[in-house]
Amino acid sequence: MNGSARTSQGPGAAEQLSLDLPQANAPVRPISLHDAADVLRLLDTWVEAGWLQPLDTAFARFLQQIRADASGLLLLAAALVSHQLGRGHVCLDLAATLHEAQRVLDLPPEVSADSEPVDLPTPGHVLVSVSLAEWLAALDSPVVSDGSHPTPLVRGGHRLYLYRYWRYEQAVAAAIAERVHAPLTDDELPVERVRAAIDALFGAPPASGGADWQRLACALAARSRFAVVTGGPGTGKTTTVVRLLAVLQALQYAQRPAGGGGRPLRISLAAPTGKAAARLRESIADRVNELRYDSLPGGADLAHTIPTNVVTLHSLLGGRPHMQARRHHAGNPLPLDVLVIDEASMVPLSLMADVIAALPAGARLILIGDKDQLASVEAGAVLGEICRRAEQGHYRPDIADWLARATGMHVPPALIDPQGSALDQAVVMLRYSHRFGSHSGIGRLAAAVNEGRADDALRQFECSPNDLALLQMRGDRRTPLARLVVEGIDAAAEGTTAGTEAAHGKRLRRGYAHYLAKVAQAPETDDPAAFDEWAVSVLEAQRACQVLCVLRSGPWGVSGLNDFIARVLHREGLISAYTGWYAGRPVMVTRNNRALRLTNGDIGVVLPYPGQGSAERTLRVAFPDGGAGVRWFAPNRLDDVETVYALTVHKSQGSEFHHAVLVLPPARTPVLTRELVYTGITRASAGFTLVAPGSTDPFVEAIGQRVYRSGGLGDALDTLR
Ligand SMILES: Nc1ncnc2c1ncn2[C@@H]1O[C@H](COP(=O)(O)OP(=O)(O)OP(=O)(O)O)[C@@H](O)[C@H]1O
Repeated sequence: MNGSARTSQGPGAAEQLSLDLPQANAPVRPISLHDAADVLRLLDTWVEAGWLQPLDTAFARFLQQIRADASGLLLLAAALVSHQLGRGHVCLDLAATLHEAQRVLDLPPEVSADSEPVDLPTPGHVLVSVSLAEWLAALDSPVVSDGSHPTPLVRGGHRLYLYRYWRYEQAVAAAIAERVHAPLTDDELPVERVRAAIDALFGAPPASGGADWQRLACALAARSRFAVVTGGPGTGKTTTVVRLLAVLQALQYAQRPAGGGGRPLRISLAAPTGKAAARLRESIADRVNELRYDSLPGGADLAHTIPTNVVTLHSLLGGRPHMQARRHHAGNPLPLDVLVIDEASMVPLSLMADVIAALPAGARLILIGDKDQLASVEAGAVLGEICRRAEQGHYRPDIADWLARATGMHVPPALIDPQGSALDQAVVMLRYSHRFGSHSGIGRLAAAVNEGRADDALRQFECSPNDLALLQMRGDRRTPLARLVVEGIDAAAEGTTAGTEAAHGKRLRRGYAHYLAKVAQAPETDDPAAFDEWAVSVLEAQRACQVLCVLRSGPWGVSGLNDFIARVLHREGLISAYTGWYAGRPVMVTRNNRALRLTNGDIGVVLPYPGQGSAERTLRVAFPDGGAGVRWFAPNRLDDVETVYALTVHKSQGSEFHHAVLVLPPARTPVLTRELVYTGITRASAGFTLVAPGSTDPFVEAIGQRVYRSGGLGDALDTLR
């Protein structure tokens, strides 16, 4: 039985649609999509096949219980809304589903080559003769509203939402709209003061040359209560935001009442994950110290008004997510004038809605992030949707004039658009990577991938052997991969002297033998300080190389690769065991642990530690303490950790490694997209190696495959004029 749809003539195709739905030990009988019982039966077969979660059908059943007259098409839509939500989609796009069900729903889910295909009617089959008008008509029910009153489902045009998610989207769009429609006035933000502050921080504008986007970003963001600074790795997002905060504090200082008084702006810096917060914390202090404060109002005092601490959004808001138990919410707003959120691409819609609810009406919100990176695993690609038009600028002529006065720089004419929306005037894209420069292979590879130029991307591996490598393997032979993970790429340079190593600079692309060699050099004394110092050096060396992969399971997923790498390292005599707890095992925390102050994503290494009162050493896990030191934990105190020789690209977001090794699966899979490859490449700071088992076809196909995310935030924001 292949579940193909048959339609008969006459109006109302779905009404007449019949399907051969297989039932165990029962004669096949046709089903109607208008029949609730038939659809529930179909949904059950999808759950049995593992295509849907029980929760998805439970939601459809719940609707049928409260509305016995609910159409089968409504129940189908409800189950699919729930299914989509579980996959990071804020809503079900009905029109897109009818147009390309497989791509939108990933049903049946793409299976690995060795699993049995399941022979069931797919959503694509069952919806083949349903029109959008017919599906929308079936949603004409008291359980679906336009959101003006609470109902289980809300329809906005051709999108269907759970009420809660529709509210989140509306709230985020409304808060952005309010802010971008009320930019600071000339009185609040005298342009000559902005110019003076910008000149003091950036120096005089260059007489010629292209636009300095950091300078423009600083001014544009200063005039808006909502601002976004997006850009690829090393484009100076952090540098720009620190200067922006200095401008804001200088302007605040200049406005203080004569004779003193007034207070500096209350600023908080936050990031969506502990890892991202720690990374920003590491870089921000340097940027704050580098600033030239002398000619700013307030002078050196300003340095103390720019925070260097960075917290996670969850700890900023306090309490637990989704529990209605946040400490800060609309009734108890955050005591802030400015909130900066770094790595904003990782903030899901629900968290952004919580942040916005807790932000005082007059407070500024500044988002920093790379719009082209993978969006959050949870529903909502907030930054991506806000930045849909960032590339083309769309700055209005009056804003371009203001920017010329505020910065001494001109916006390139191609980016000026008299029809630009209010939101366009609040978004800036930084376009030049100071980390990679125009000669860096990593930078050029990332750009080629981002722009969908697969051939050019492949060519980069030949053009830039200093920082890029492509490891193609034939058949099942994994020997080259084994060598790579042990030795890295510049194996020959391993034996060089420190001087030569420095000459190689950051180009040295290590494997795991590098940090395991340090693991083997435990202090001979039992002095805890010596152990701390040693652990710090091990942890730093451990960050020199990281294998990234696409999938969680299977031989080319996290589990298979972790097992493979551990066995290789064991065979090489670099670790004493390949399962359980052993010295050198790198582990990642998979759940926040408040008691131990460990955050999901923290990476530590198992090391021997002096035993108490005995000469024996015991195993402990060393984690960075967020500063220059380490914290040690007994393994039995760590419940939620996993080995991290290999890490999914998703989990690596917000982290950076000296040498990133991206291992692709041998065949295409829907999660392997352009955004994922780009995110993997941009985790590398000095060297990037692509491992392609079999052929580079999956890499090429991935570059042509954009992530599909349904949500209405971008459309809602586009209507802001
Ligand atoms: N205008 C500039 N001129 C020269 N160097 C710069 C400039 N802006 C930034 N840099 C340098 O480039 C590097 C990256 O800057 P920064 O950390 O601000 O970028 P980012 O976009 O925040 O990076 P990330 O991708 O890590 O988030 C830093 O070493 C910084 O000092």
